Amino acid sequence: MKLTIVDQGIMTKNEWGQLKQELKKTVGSNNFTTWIAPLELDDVAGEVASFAVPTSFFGNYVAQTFGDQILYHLRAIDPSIRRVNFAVPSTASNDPQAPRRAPAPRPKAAPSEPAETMADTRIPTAPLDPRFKFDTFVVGKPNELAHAAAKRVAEGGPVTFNPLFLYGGVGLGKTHLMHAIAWELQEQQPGLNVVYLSAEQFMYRFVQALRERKMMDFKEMFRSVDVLMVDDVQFIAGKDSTQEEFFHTFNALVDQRKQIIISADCAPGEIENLEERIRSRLQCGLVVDLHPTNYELRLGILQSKVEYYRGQYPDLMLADGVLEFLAHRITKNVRVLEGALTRLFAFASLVGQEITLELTQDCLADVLRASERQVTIEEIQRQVSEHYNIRLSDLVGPKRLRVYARPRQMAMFLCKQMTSRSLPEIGRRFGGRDHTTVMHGVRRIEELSRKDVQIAEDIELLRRTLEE
Ligand SMILES: Nc1ncnc2c1ncn2[C@@H]1O[C@H](COP(=O)(O)OP(=O)(O)OP(=O)(O)O)[C@@H](O)[C@H]1O
Repeated sequence: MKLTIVDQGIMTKNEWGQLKQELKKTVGSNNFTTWIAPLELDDVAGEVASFAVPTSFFGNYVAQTFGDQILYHLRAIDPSIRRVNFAVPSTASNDPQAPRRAPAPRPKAAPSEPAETMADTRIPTAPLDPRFKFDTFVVGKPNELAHAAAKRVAEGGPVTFNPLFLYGGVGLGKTHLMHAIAWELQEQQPGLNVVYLSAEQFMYRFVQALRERKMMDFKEMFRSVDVLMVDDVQFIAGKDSTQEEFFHTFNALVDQRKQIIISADCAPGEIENLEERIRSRLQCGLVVDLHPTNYELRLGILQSKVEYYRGQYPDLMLADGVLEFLAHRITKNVRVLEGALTRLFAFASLVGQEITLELTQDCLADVLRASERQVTIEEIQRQVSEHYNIRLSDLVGPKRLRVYARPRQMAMFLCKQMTSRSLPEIGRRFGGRDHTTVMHGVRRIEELSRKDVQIAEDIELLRRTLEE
C-alpha cells in the first residue's frame, strides 16, 4: 500500500519507526509518549503523507504542534513530501470533539491502488491540511488581492466570478488559500459538496474510471459537486484526453453555476500545451496572481510562526535581528523560509541555546547559501532605467549625455557588485562596450558614493529592491 518515496523505493513502517525516534529527541519524552508514539503511518501518496490518529482532536493538535517537525523529518528522506495529513480511519470517527464539516477526507487515489467503488455519489476530496486556514495566512501587499478573492469565494454566496484562477510561483501560498476556502466552506455549510484535488489526482481518477469502464459514474460524480477546486492545473497540459474531460467537467459545472477554483504556477495564457479553448475558459472569471513575497510579508510570516512556536518551546530565547536577517536572506519561497525557522527552533531547543545571529548562520549555512539571490544583468538594467526614469534602450545605447551616462555607470557598478559576470561580459551587454569603459564606470560610482549622498542612497535603494 505504500507508494512514492523518491530515491528510496518503498517507505516501510519500520522507517517511520526510526523517524519517530529522531522526533523523540526534539519533542521530548512526554510529548513523544502522548502524541508521537500513537501515530501510525497510513499512506504516502504523491506529496502527502497520511497518518491515522485516534480522534480528530488528537489529529488537529498534532498537526498544529508537531506537523512541521514531522514534515521536516519525512522530507529528509523524501523531499517530494510536502504535506502531512492526520485523519481518523473511517471506523474510528466517533470523536465528540470532531469539528462539524463534510465527510472526512480520504487519502488521494493513485493508479496502482485498488479501484474504489465508483457508485459513491460524493468524490473523496484530497486531504486538507489543518494548518492551511485563513487565520494562519499572513496578508501583505503581494497577496492581498488573492486573499480578498479567496475570502469572497469562501463566503459561499452567489457565484460572481467563475472560475477563480490563482497563480504564482512555487511556495507562495496557492494551496494554503485553496485549503482555507475549503475549510471555511465546510465549516459554514457542512452540507456543501466541496471537492479539492490536484490536477494530477483528477487525471488518476479519470484514467481509473476509463480502466474500470466507469466513465458515467465519473462524470456523474464530478458534475454533482458544489465547489470544485483543482490545484496545479498546469499538470494536465499536454495530456489530451484528460484535458478534454476536464473541459467538459468545467463547462458542466459553470453551466450549473457551481463555483470552480483553479490554481497554477503561471497565468492561463502562459501554460504551454494547454488547449486554446481551456485556456480561454480559465481566463473567463477572475485571474489573480500571488506576487513574490516582499520583505515585510516575509517578516510577518516569520513573526506569526514564532508566535506559534512559543507554545512548543516556551523557554527558547530569540535574539533581536534574527527574524529580520532571515527575512532579508531567504527571499524566494515561503516554504523554505518556514522550513528554515522550524529547523532553527528544533536545533536551538536540542542544544539548549538562545537563537542568536551566529547560531542562525551556523545552523542554516546550507539554506542561506542556496538562497543567495542570483540577480541578472537584465534585472539590474530594468531596475536602474525605471529608477532614473529613462528608457532601457537609452541605458544600453550610445548616447553620452550625463542623464544617460550616470545611470549607465550605476548599472555597470551594480552588475559588477551583484553578479559574477566579468567586465568584458558586462561591456557586451551594455551595447558592446569595452571592458575598460565598464571599469571606468564602476570606479566613477565608487568615488561618487563616498562624497555624494544622493548616489550612496541610490545604490542602497537599488540594491535593496534587486535583492527582494
Ligand atoms: N501568506 C502566507 N502566510 C502564511 N503562510 C504562508 C503564506 N504563504 C505561504 N505560506 C506557507 O508556505 C508554505 C507553502 O505554501 P503553499 O503550499 O500554499 O504554496 P503553493 O503556492 O501551493 O506552492 P506550490 O506551487 O509548490 O504548490 C505553506 O506551508 C504555507 O502555509
